[in-house]
Amino acid sequence: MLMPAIEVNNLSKTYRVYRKREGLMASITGLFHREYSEVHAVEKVGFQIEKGEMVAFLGPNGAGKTTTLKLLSGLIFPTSGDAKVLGYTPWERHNDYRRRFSLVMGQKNQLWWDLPAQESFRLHKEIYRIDNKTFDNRVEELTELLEVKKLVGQPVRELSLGERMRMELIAALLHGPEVLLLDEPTIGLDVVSQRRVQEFLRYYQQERKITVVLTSHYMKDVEALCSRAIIINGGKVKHDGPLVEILDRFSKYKIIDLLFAGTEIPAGLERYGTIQESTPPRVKLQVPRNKIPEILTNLLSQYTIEDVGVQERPLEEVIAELFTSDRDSDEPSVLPEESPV
Ligand SMILES: Nc1ncnc2c1ncn2[C@@H]1O[C@H](COP(=O)(O)OP(=O)(O)OP(=O)(O)O)[C@@H](O)[C@H]1O
Repeated sequence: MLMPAIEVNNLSKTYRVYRKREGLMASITGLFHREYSEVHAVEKVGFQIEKGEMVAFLGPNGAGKTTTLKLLSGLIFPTSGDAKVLGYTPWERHNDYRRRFSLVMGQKNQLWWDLPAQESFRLHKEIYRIDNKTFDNRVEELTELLEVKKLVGQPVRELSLGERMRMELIAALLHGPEVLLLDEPTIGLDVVSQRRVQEFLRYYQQERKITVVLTSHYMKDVEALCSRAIIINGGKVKHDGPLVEILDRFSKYKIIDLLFAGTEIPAGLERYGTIQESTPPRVKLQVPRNKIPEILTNLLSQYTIEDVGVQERPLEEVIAELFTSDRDSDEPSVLPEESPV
């Protein structure tokens, strides 16, 4: 039987944080009687990721994404539960495991700031004991694909954020990891660099069939790269499935795109839904998805319509709405408003 690349069962991480009390007396008392509170960063999380899958790990700020990736990298120990990546328990920090995965954190640098990237690459070569030929081939291929060949000799601090991120990716891939954990790899990048990183990741993943877990607040990354998403909120998995299912399950609305005959938009369309965009004679109406047949029948019988289309709302909006939901509730807090038809 095939083993999943990543298998997580009932994984929890609780941080104990010191609660500082207000006022001088309280501070003095606090020196002797420290009060702690617990943060359940990850709570009984479970999922499986097959080899060669590229999965988005989504959630609002503080949901537990980075903590999960740190656990899977063996950087921290869990409070309870179990995880296996390529058959290894990450926090046992097996040397063989270290050579088979990589973690890239968009907010942290691995490269030496004052040295050219190629020096950091050489350091990785030694750490991971990559042979000369493999190393040269990989540097050549990756710098070519990411279009940074001319920049490898320049001190990293002189590079733009986008160039630096591309160098970070190269460093992370030099040892040919089978599992790649990406924490916000496009954070802060301009649109062009974001797209370049996305295109590279898509190409590289398809070529090598590596397993990728990606966290990103940028839905364009997710749509471009992943077909499955695990949504985590308040340390718990709230949804796990195809991206399209998220739209289905969590979006209570769809968009009707209408092109009216003539040059005008008829008055009173608000009674069917919310006008999202109006460029006469075209209008986009956001309507409750369960009322679409009814609304369409009404519109078509009342007006002369040249063209009509029904679209899903942008994933970005649906996820944002979902993230505003209460930490412990299973449903998004935004419920569809009743709109008279
Ligand atoms: N070292 C730590 N000590 C105490 N609490 C922590 C620590 N690391 C994380 N936390 C807390 O655990 C929770 C989950 O944090 P985590 O960084 O995993 O979230 P995240 O989903 O990655 O968020 P973001 O999208 O903002 O990066 C948060 O409430 C955070 O404050």
